[in-house]
Amino acid sequence: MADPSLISLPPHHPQCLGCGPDNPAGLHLEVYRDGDSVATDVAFDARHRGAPGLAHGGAISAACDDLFGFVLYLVQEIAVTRTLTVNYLAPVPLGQPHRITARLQRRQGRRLHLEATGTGHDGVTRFIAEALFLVVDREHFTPHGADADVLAMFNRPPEHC
Ligand SMILES: CC(C)(COP(=O)(O)OP(=O)(O)OC[C@H]1O[C@@H](n2cnc3c(N)ncnc32)[C@H](O)[C@@H]1OP(=O)(O)O)[C@@H](O)C(=O)NCCC(=O)NCCS
Ligand SMILES: CCCCCCCCCC(=O)O
Repeated sequence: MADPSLISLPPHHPQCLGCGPDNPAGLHLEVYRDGDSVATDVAFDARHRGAPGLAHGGAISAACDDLFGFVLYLVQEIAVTRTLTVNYLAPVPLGQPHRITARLQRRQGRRLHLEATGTGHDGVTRFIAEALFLVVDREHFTPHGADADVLAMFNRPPEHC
């Protein structure tokens, strides 16, 4: 994503399946903020194969889910996926870059309604996703090993994300 006006966002943590640079099985998403949205360019590869030549629906779902986790930086809340719905509109060929863009659609108390769109560089929208994230306390994560640095990223001032 070459646009210099976009702001690079930090991965959730180095081993995250979606964005962790140190996860050998990860999608290695690099995510940017663009106003009220976040975006990533992803090209699924042979590790993400479902049908021959095509991306696995679960890999597409994982990419959307993780990207929703970057909207949390903008909302400045820690939240988790309660429901995730993906509409697979067209097959996603391996090796073809797709831009996924996500944003908060609306908030109702603890409920964050999120939406995402995945469009190929050929202009074809091949999937859209909707999710309900629920805001949780830090104690949701701390018994499982999340440290303060990871959790602090969700409460950084807006000028840093
Ligand atoms: C998400 C989670 C924390 C919610 O548990 P909880 O805090 O006990 O939440 P509740 O079931 O009481 O629901 C909280 C609120 O969301 C609402 N809600 C829950 N599921 C909903 C749904 N599918 N649609 C609309 N509203 C929903 C509830 O009605 C409730 O509303 P209220 O606060 O107005 O009463 C818990 O289910 C959980 O830990 N799930 C696992 C999450 C996860 O691992 N995700 C993948 C990794 S991020
Ligand atoms: C404390 C780290 C929280 C990271 C949450 C990022 C969203 C991941 C989505 C998921 O696990 O389904």
